[in-house]
Amino acid sequence: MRIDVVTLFPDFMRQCAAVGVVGRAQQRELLQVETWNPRDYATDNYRTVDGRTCGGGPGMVMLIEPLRAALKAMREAAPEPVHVIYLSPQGARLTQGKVEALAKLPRIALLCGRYEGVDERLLAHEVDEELSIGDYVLSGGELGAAVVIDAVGRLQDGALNDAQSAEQDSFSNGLLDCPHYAKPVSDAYGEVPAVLLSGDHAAIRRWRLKQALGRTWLRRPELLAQRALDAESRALLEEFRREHFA
Ligand SMILES: O=C(NCc1ccc(CNCc2ncc[nH]2)cc1)c1csc2nc[nH]c(=O)c12
Repeated sequence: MRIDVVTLFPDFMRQCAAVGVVGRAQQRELLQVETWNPRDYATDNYRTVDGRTCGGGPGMVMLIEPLRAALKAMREAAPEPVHVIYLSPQGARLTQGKVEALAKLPRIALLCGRYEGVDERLLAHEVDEELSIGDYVLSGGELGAAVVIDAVGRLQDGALNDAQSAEQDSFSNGLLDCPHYAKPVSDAYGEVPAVLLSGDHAAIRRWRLKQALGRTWLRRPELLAQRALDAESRALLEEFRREHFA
């Protein structure tokens, strides 16, 4: 998969994509991340990329011309048609379902706004969809783009090893994760739950599922409502609830 990022901060975006699972995916050529800086396409001597907002008011707006030129160069850099996403507070909330859909595409571009945003006419002609990463105020689209690159990059075939894939599956079945422990078995902060040391893998699976169900019920009950529970899960959650109120 190829991801093109249009951003005033290319070094930041390259760094985000260079570490961990996503960095390794790039090394393995499972993923290619390229950056395009609108400032390189500004034609005036001051390399201007922003302009005063029409109608007055605070803040600046990203100009059409440098973005149009950068997007043109981006599109022409590879043959595949590209799905263009504008990261924006006005966008649809990013979900794992959307991530899984994006991860299947051959090529996407991530347009990152700064200042008060981008001239609406550029968006109308160049952007396929707008995405937000949450209802809080950031200083630009780059952190949103980094989130998309990470979530989509790790889903590329071969990016995760088997253990990581299993961990990935835990959330994608719509539950929060269970608690995790490593050595020492006994510590001033407490003990590792005995079941995890028992070698009884059926009991360990049940314990982890019960903990995941219980934590989801306690912390994010709305996630449970979206998910039909099988008989075993209903029983384990009931057990967790009884113990919780005991
Ligand atoms: O570019 C992003 N933010 C920059 C930004 C933030 C605030 C304003 C000011 N808007 C004035 C206003 N809003 C409502 C009423 N009046 C403009 C631009 C961004 C991309 S994805 C994302 N996801 C979550 N949060 C984010 O901020 C982002």
